[in-house]
Amino acid sequence: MVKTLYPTLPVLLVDDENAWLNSFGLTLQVAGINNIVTCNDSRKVMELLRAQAISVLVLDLTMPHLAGDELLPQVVLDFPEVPVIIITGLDQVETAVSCMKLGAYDFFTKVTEEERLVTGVKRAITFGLLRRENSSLKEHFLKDELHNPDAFSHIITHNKSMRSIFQYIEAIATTGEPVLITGETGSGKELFAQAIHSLSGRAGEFVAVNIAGLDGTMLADTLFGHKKGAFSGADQSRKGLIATATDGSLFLDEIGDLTAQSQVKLLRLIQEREYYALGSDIALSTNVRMIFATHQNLDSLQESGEFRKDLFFRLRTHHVHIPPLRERLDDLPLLLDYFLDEAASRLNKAKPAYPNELPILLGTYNYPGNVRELQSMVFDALSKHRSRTLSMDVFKKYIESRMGTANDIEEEVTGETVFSILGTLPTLKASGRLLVKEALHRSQGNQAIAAQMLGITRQALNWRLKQQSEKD
Ligand SMILES: Nc1ncnc2c1ncn2[C@@H]1O[C@H](COP(=O)(O)OP(=O)(O)OP(=O)(O)O)[C@@H](O)[C@H]1O
Repeated sequence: MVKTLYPTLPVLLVDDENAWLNSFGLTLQVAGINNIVTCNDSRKVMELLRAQAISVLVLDLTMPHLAGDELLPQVVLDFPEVPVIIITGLDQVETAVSCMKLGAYDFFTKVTEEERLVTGVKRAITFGLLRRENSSLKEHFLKDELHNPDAFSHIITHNKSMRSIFQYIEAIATTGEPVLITGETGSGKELFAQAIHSLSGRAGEFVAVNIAGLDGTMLADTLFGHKKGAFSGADQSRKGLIATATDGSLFLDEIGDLTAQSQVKLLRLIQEREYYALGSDIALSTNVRMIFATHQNLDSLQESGEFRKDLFFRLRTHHVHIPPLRERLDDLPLLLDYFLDEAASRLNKAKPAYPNELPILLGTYNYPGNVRELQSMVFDALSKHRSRTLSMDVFKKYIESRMGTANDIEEEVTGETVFSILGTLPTLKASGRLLVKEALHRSQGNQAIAAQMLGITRQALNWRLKQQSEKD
């Protein structure tokens, strides 16, 4: 299997001392940075940069023929997206400062502790990624096109915000950085995670884990695996899902449910790319791409202290929020058609025609279960369907029953009603007019559906509308 390289674009180390190139290259490899190119002749750097895209350039100041501070202005001019780290001698700090003014990203002295130097390189990799993403996003938005539309073929949509998310995902998919996907239940988070994996070009598997209900030990065992004898019943060593997802992507769903202890372990995994199997004190390293999802509001969880701030900010670097179905009702006709096809083939039935009003009726519902709920509504309707045209009755009954439940729950749980926010109550007449207006708005002017929402006959609605227009 092809070994996944990190970062996707190599780090270029330039120094005339081969010993330093080798030893620092090794240190970076141990820290999980295994995509490295070295060069011991500074005169060849521009040629190298032209031949190959680079994530970070680490440049020694003191070199024969062409010193680092002479080379820097050329690099900054021709390759502004590449962050440059300058390595100096102790007595060259002033030159290093002037390099910063010329556009270097950072500088370190050669005697700096290696750990700090590695952290500096990691920071520069992230910075370079963001810079590239930024320009790639700009290009995408200006052109409004996708390079790999096939990766999104399972996500049925023509909604504008969803297309923007596709573009964002295309820009970040190959970076290997963690991605956080938020959105209500059933909105399609797992489908997006799969799209990220398929765009990343990773050779390994896509492994999905729902961590809701797993306590700290079960989660650690699932992800990290265990050593033989780690706990009673552990007769054999077992590798965890992180190992299964090597060179691929690990999708962790419901991360809002993580215990405090598991949050610490996860942060370490993201930052250090390291973990320990249960019962073992040998650190294992991983190159897995992590994708996280939650339907919960992580913002409020971190404000209330239930979710670690550092983990929250680390995860938010690449954040995708999937809008709920009720905010993209323009997708309903497309989704209805798609799920009818899907249900027809699963039920081995012919795909029926449906009344033109059906998408309008469906648009009057608020879909707390999002696309998954629509999918099962359509499946249910088709399994009960007998004639040539799909009947609207099953959908009407479903929506009526759910809307009723939603109102009851609202009162039971909060003790509040929709009128609670009003200081003064409107008159019955005024509220009647408003209700009719809202129902017609929601039903896109379809009186039969509006009447049904209001619980009156179509004739009664017609009569009210006539009365109103005579008074206006
Ligand atoms: N845009 C879409 N096009 C086609 N199918 C979709 C779309 N969005 C969701 N689905 C379908 O709806 C169902 C739920 O999707 P998915 O599991 O990705 O949602 P989720 O947000 O991960 O849900 P949960 O939070 O409950 O885990 C799946 O069967 C999926 O195929």
